[in-house]
Amino acid sequence: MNRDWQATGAVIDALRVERVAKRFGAFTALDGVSLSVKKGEFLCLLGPSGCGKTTLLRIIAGLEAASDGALFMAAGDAERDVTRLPASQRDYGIVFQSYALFPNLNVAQNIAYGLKGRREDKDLRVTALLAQIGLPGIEHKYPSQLSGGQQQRVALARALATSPSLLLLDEPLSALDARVREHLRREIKSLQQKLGVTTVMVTHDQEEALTMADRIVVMNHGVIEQIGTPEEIYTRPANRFVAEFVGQSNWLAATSAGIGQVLLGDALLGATVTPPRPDGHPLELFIRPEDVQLHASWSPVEAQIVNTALAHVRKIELLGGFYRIALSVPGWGGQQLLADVVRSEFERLNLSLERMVPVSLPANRLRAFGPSTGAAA
Ligand SMILES: Nc1ncnc2c1ncn2[C@@H]1O[C@H](COP(=O)(O)OP(=O)(O)OP(=O)(O)O)[C@@H](O)[C@H]1O
Repeated sequence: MNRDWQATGAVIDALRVERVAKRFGAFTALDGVSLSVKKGEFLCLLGPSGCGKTTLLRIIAGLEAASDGALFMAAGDAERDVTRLPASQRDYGIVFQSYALFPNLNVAQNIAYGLKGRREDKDLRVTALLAQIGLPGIEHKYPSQLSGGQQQRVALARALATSPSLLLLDEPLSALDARVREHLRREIKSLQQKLGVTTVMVTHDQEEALTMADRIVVMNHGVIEQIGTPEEIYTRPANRFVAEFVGQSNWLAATSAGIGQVLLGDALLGATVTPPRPDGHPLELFIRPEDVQLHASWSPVEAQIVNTALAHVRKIELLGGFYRIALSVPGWGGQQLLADVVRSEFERLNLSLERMVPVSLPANRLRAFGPSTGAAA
C-alpha cells in the first residue's frame, strides 16, 4: 500500500493544513499554521497585507513549498499526504486576482485548456460552464472583448472545468469596481453552493469574507488569530486584533471589579469578563456601535436598565443607511463612545447636538479584553 494514503474510517476533511511554516531567509511568513476545511465548505483566509494568506494559498496549491508541516487532501474516504506533490498532480482549480486568461485564445479555448478527451465533449462542457456562470454564447469572444467582471467569470469557469475537488480563489474580486464586485460575490457564492465545491478564498476585504464564507480564518503576522463563522468572528472576536480588523468597535478603558463586573469611570457595570480577573486589573471594554442603545427619555423604566447613564451628543454623522453618533458619558469617565442608529430610530430619538440622551451598554454585548496583549481578558 502507498504510505501517502491513509484510510481512517472517520469523516475526512477536504483539506487539512498541519503546522505549516514558511521562511523566506530569516523572515518567517507563516509560523505553524493549522486548519482544516470540510467538504463543500467555503473558507476565507482574511488578514491585512503581508499576513501570509497568499503564501498559505500558494502552499496549498503546490506553487510554493512549505518549510515545515504537512498538507493532507481527501481522496475518497482516505486522506492523502500532498505536502510534496507537484502542483500539476493536486486536484484543484485556481483563480487569481489579475485576469490570467490567455489573450490569444478565445473563451472556449481558455475554458477547455485543461480538459482532455473528445472535441464534442469539450464543447458540451464549455457550453454548460458558460450557462452556469451566466454568460451563454460567448465561446468565440476573446478576453480583450470582455469586461473585467466577465473575464473573472470565465477564469472561474476555467478553474471549474475539470470538476476539481478544491477551488482556490486568490483575491478574485479585488481588481473590480465596487458594484461588479458585490454582484460577483453573490454569483460565486451561489455557484459554489450549487456545485458543492470546497473553496478556499484569500481576501483582505472583511465585508467579502463576512458575506461569502462559511468560516473565516483571521490571520496576522503569519499566525492564525481566530477561526470561526462570520457571526462568531463578528460578535465574539477572540482578541483586539480580530475585533478591530472586522467591523467598527468602541474601546473603553476600565478595571475589573468582581465576577462579571467592571469599573468604568465611577460606575460599576456588568460585562462579559472571561476568564475573571483580580479586582483592579486594567481592562479594555469592547462594544460594537450598533449594540449601544439610546433611549428617547430618562424615565423610571430606563433608570432600571443596567449599564445606563446620561450621555452628551457630541457629533452626528450620516453614513448612508444609518447615523453614527459620537457621545461622551460623564459618569463613565467621559470617554468617547460611538453609537450607530438607523434612520427611523434616529427620528424617534429626536437627537440633536449637545442634547443629553440616556445610553445603555447591554452586558452581554460588552466584552472585556486585557489591554497589553490584546487577548480576551
Ligand atoms: N518570495 C518571497 N521572498 C521573500 N519574502 C516573501 C516572498 N513571498 C512573500 N514574502 C513575504 O512574506 C510575507 C507574506 O506575504 P503574502 O503575500 O503571503 O502576504 P498576504 O497576506 O497575501 O499580503 P497581500 O495581501 O499584500 O498579498 C510578506 O511580508 C511578504 O513580503
